[in-house]
Amino acid sequence: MLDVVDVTGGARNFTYANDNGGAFALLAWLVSFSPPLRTWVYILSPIVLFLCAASGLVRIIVRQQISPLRRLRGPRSPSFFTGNLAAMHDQENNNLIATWENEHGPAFIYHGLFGGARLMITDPRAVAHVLGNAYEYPKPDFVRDSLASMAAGHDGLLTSEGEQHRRQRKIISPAFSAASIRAVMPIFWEKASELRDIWLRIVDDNEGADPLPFSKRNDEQACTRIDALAWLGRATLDVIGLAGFGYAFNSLTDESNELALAFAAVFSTARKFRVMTILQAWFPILRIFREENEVEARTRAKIRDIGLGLISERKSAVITESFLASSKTDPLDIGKDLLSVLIRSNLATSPAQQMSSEEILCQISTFMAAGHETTASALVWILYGLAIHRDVQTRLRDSLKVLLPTSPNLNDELQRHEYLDCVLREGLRLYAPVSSTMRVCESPSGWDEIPLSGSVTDKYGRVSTTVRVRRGDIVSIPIAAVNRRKEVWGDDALEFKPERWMNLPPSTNSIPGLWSNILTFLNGNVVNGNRSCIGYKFAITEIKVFLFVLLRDLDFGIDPSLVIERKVNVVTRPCVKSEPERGNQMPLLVRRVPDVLPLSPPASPECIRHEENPVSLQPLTWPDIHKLGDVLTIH
Ligand code: HEM
Repeated sequence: MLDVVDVTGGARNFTYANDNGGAFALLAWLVSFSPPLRTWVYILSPIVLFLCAASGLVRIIVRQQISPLRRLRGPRSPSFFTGNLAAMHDQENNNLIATWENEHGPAFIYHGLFGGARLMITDPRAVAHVLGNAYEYPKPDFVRDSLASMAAGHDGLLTSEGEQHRRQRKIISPAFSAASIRAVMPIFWEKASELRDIWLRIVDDNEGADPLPFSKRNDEQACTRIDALAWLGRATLDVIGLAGFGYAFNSLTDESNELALAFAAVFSTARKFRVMTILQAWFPILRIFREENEVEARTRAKIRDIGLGLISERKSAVITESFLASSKTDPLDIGKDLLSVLIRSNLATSPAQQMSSEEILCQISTFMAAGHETTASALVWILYGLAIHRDVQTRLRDSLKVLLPTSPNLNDELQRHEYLDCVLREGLRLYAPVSSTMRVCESPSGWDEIPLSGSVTDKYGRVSTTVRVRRGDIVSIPIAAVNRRKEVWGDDALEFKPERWMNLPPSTNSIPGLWSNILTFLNGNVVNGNRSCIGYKFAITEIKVFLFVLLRDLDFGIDPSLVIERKVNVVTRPCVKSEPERGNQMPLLVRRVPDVLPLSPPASPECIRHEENPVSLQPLTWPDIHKLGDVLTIH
């Protein structure tokens, strides 16, 4: 999905397998098992490397000279070798893209390896054009390789392209319909409540956490430092395991859960700027020298094992059920949950409906990874926004407290809750979990003219309303920077202000986002390729339930002396600047919500939104939770 390697020059590792990588995989295997061959490889590799580097260099320089992109303006390249990649390494924390956009306009170039120019677009129409023609602008192969190595495999929805992607998307979509999400709602409630209870216990016992004196928080009640990131990662993994595949990771209760730890490790390594990784992106042959990342390999193997088990178990269930239901017109028409949808496609006979076993295994790992890390990141950043804007947190909690947990319409009320919706949109706007993505022009005609909503002035002073790209040109889409454009959101675009969603200016309609006019879930076009997030409704519903459950009983703050930085490794995760040794973390200060007024029922939906008096509610109980699942509707 993402600028895993190249936008920032960060270092993701690669697997041996890649699009043209069967040979590399074989060579790597031989090298590891055959000492004589290894000697030859060591002797010949400098020569091969030299030839590759020379031909690659010539290729890049020639491309650069004939690329129409060279006319565009952009930041000065400080290094012929690595261009602007080193400067972009910390872009999430220094607003670099916005600075460049201010200087050069909404379509400009930056430089990569050996001066190669890449296009960066923040212009809404240009972004819509590239994303709306997804099959003419696929992900570059090094991005797909990188994603595949992290868990997704090469044949999953995230990494497939063209007709394979179109077929997979069509088959999988029913698993993300409103009805399907409604069916898994009880799992959201169950896991949110489990997490809340764990945090309440930690707060009460101060167990395993650093209790902070009230002086730190300047308030009367001591609170407990909890790494919200780690816990939310576990909770969302449990959710996708159960909701997608009926698989219980139980990672909230089992702290040593192997897969939870492996996922956390895969995504925890922040991108590092490594020249070798950049070279590997351009010269696939160099990937045979990559040291296999042990954690990634273990994660892949573990998910594969789980996937194989799930497939065989569900296949026999589906076959039995089909047999019993053989009177139906379509005997495989059973179950709309993700795993059933996948298994059905594996058993289908029509090529348009069919997915191979390898594809299904890749989908399982894709959804396990894509379905939990992103949501955990979104939740953790929203909680952070609420921790530093305590007025917003109080307002949200007060407005949520008037929702009755026993109400048969609680799910509807929650999804419709105006202020919760504003907080969610603002959180996802300001803290987009996936901060950028990358595409490459593969237009069949060999070039394309990308339209702009405004115009750009090139190096020679010529004004144009389009940007011409050639086949092979790389286009970067900085999702987070697009979401924070001052042209759209005003001077306070970088601030967390949920209220802005209450009176939206009409100009926001011009943002080409799939959801809520922001680019957080990307957008797409069913005809020419839809690469938008297939799980966005799932994520939104899950986040709302978690916020509701957590905020009713827990109060979140943060030590103001800590500087929280963003670290990107596919998703954007927080890290404490002064505690790099602790890796990614979000140390929130948590305490029980102090007792407030007794419960009183809301008079009407309007009252729910404008209730002034906060009321206290009892924690949700299991019977309530189960009832909720039956009455949910998605908006
Ligand atoms: C707040 C949470 C989430 C965010 C911000 C998010 C964001 C994104 C983005 C930006 C993409 C496009 C990546 C690219 O093409 O470069 C994407 C794709 C995808 N997402 Fe999400 N996602 C979230 C939650 C989920 C969930 C819960 C699931 C599944 C249960 C999911 C499954 C996927 C899949 C399978 C794709 C690939 C779609 C395709 O290419 O057709 N995502 N997501």
